[in-house]
Amino acid sequence: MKKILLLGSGELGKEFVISAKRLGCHVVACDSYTGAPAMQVADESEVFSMLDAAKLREAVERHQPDLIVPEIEAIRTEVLVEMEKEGRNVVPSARAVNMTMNRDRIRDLAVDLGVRTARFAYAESAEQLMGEAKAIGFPVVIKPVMSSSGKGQSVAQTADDIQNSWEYACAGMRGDRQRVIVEEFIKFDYEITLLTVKQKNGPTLFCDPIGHVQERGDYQYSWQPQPMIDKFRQDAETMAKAVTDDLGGVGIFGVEFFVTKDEVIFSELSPRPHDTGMVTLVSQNLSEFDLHARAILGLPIPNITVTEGASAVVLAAKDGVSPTYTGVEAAMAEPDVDVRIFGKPTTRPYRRMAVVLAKGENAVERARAAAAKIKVVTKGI
Ligand SMILES: Nc1ncnc2c1ncn2[C@@H]1O[C@H](COP(=O)(O)OP(=O)(O)OP(=O)(O)O)[C@@H](O)[C@H]1O
Ligand SMILES: NCC(=O)N[C@@H]1O[C@H](COP(=O)([O-])[O-])[C@@H](O)[C@H]1O
Ligand SMILES: [Mg+2]
Repeated sequence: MKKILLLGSGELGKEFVISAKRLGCHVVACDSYTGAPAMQVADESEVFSMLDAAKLREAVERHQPDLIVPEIEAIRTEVLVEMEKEGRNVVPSARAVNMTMNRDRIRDLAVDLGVRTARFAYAESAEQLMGEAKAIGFPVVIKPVMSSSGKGQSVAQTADDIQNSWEYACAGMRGDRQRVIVEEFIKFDYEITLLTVKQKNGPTLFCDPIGHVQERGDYQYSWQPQPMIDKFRQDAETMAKAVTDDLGGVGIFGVEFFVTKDEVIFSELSPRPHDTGMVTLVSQNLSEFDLHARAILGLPIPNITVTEGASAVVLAAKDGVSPTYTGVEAAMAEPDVDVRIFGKPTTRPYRRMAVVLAKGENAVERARAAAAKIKVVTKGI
């Protein structure tokens, strides 16, 4: 039986724990707050800040896990790099986790590998941001180099927006580096996540592309498969293979691309299951969580099959505690619709609290319609 230390215990971790437990693993779920989703299904849990190097090291040394599995980006990844050198097994690799935590590192790597990206620059002050944005040309997208799920992200339409964008990015960034990436705004036809599985004993596998729609930099609904012309799909796979091979290790990666009418543009990637990939809970024979578990345990993945499916998020509206949910019965009364409530103990505006899954024809419309019936109710704080 393998012991897994899961660093981050949100909704993605919860599904991963279920997959790992089905394969007989013992899981210790960690996060910075009690009652996190993955803790509810794990064998043990630990509450501490994973940005605290000493606490992170102490937890690893006390539990002696066979595998360290990061589930979020906000981890003191230097500790994981050191621990890998000391012989510990970090999933997919300490380098992958360390590089993807910082947008600038992964972007520089993509450029080194000759992967097509949006035009971009970095800035460390509002003045510098203004200069770079003007050089790229408005509108531009601005994101802290350390953030996820759209935190601190904004679009500056004109020079008048730059000061606000800078302040918003500084307020939304984590870590101590006041640095942003400013990117050309890509007018894509659609965007995809290409789930890419690196195996210990076998070739890199690609799931069918997942299409998704984002608001405020955060995903709202996703579907699989997203049809793509062969050339574009091939281009995406080639880029995903180049980047994931360089990062190394085994496990699933969520590689994000923008697709315009002319080309496929690499955006970023997660070295772990991806939020838009929750659709695979209904659309694939093996979900992204099952695939991650199999890959990191060195188990075979003989085939991945897909049927039409979609996911749609349920968000909280305001700050609150002990949420309850209305409309779940109505949502579940729809055929081939399922609801996953994450069990987060508190709410905040736009916090993702549940996801609705639908399979079959018109899955997107049906998932969204069912999700719209569910409301998060709290007393407020
Ligand atoms: N250069 C761009 N042009 C157009 N849209 C963009 C650009 N960069 C980001 N976006 C939009 O914002 C979304 C979120 O951006 P990105 O994935 O870089 O942020 P994130 O905070 O890392 O999100 P997550 O952690 O959820 O993956 C993208 O999926 C896309 O819809
Ligand atoms: N785009 C990354 C992503 O979706 N991560 C997922 O959200 C959780 C944090 O949610 P919270 O902010 O509501 O605690 C993370 O733990 C992970 O499961
Ligand atoms: Mg993203």
